[in-house]
Amino acid sequence: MLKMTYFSDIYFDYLSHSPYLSYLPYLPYFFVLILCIILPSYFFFYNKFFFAKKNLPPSSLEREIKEEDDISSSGGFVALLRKLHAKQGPVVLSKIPLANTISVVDTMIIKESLHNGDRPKDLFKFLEPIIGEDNLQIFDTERAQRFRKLTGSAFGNQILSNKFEGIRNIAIDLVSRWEKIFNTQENVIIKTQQECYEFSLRITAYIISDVQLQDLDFQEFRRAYDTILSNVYDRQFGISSDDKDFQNGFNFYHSILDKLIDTKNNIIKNGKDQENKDFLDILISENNPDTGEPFSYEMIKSFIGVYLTAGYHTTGVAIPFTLFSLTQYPDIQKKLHEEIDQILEGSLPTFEDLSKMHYLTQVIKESLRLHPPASFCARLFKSSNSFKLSLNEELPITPGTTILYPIPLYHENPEYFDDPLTFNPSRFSPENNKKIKQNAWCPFGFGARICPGEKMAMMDAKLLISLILQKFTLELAMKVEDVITEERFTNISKNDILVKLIPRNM
Ligand code: HEM
Repeated sequence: MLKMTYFSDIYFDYLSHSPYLSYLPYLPYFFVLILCIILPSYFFFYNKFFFAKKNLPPSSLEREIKEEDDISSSGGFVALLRKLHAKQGPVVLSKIPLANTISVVDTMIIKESLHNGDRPKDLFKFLEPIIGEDNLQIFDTERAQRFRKLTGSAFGNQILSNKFEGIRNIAIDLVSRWEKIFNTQENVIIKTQQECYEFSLRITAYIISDVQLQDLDFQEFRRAYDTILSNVYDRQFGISSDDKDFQNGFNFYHSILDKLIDTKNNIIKNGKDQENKDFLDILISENNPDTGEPFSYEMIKSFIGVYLTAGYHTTGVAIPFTLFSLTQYPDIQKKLHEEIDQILEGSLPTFEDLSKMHYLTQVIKESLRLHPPASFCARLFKSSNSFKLSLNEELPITPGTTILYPIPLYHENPEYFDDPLTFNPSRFSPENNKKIKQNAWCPFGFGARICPGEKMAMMDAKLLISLILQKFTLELAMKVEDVITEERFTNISKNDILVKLIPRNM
């Protein structure tokens, strides 16, 4: 006690002479500050960073695509990501194409994202001149689901088989045009990409609307559409091309959409059978599930634009790249000839015939693996999250993070596909297919936003390829090193894909 008194005497004596005495009344506030703010914040941040460090490969939080990592010098954004993933592993932080972006190559992240996340609006802003400001691509996932539920039947087996004859006529038209060239030329070399673009545009417009615009020149429509797609794509990177061409293409494109809708309106007014409604039937005759009111004219036009744009170049490049692969592997082409001949026995393919062509399905799937038309899927996460990665790692997500899923890098990953750069359709045979990791093959995306046109695209590709192979053997008519993939709206072949047709009955 004596000792205590002694110390406190000294202490108070010291304070009474100390210049710091005036701070004394604030001492309790200081303790409150430490207890209530500084300590909890410390534990929060400690856990956050400790958690991140523990679960991610070291230094991954500092990884960023640097300014000097020039996309074009790498050969495109996916090529740059390929380089960075090779150096840094499955997780790469990036500021492009959007701030706060993480590119991830891990099937676990796809599993985690199946029903999570929205499309990042800014990624599709460049398409606004074609599909409007409020379009399906950028609907949040809940709204997109409502719309897709309403229109899903328009791309199902029932409609596809009902319309099959019309679809097949478009394919026959194309192949007959090629056959006719033999009347005047011995060597027939086809620019397959250009031709398949037109095929895809015609088929997509037909399936969506069932309207045949008699006076429509599809070559002109394709040229106008390509001009505006190319123009809006380039504008994102500050490259501007001829405004007059753009304006003309733009006016032409919109005039075609107007004609499709007007013609369909008249068909409906004249009492068309409404049993198997196609996409445009549904848009015109059903109510918008968001409002309970009919869709506005602008909204109808926007939906048509989204489906046409999403279906056009994608199917349009998938077919020529498959033909290219067949020219490189004559034994696979021979096996496919055998399957097609055996199923068709010289007749035209029916809808049912196509579903029996299992080897053709494997060939197309393998070509989509090595040459996926779309570069990546993307999801925006609005709230904090933590996603499981492989090897018990965790990926912490802050609000506003965009995750990119670079499709080609999934398809080239040796953990998912043995000898990944070899074209080997039998990896999709029924017995091998089971061994492929779920979501590793993802050319059509995944989950709630998976491509609604997958069935249709596979049918289009099978139909046209079976008709071509029934008649011709294919050879590449350009140097293989000139087949260069270029990232545009889709991954196109920069110099087209020139294929020599050799009639099989010669
Ligand atoms: C080989 C052909 C095709 C490929 C490779 C392809 C690929 C894709 C991919 C990767 C996505 C994004 C999926 C995601 O974010 O998870 C997508 C979305 C979409 N595709 Fe396709 N597609 C093809 C053909 C078609 C066709 C023929 C149509 C329609 C006629 C179509 C309509 C759409 C639409 C409307 C979306 C957006 C769906 C939504 O936002 O919910 N696609 N496609």
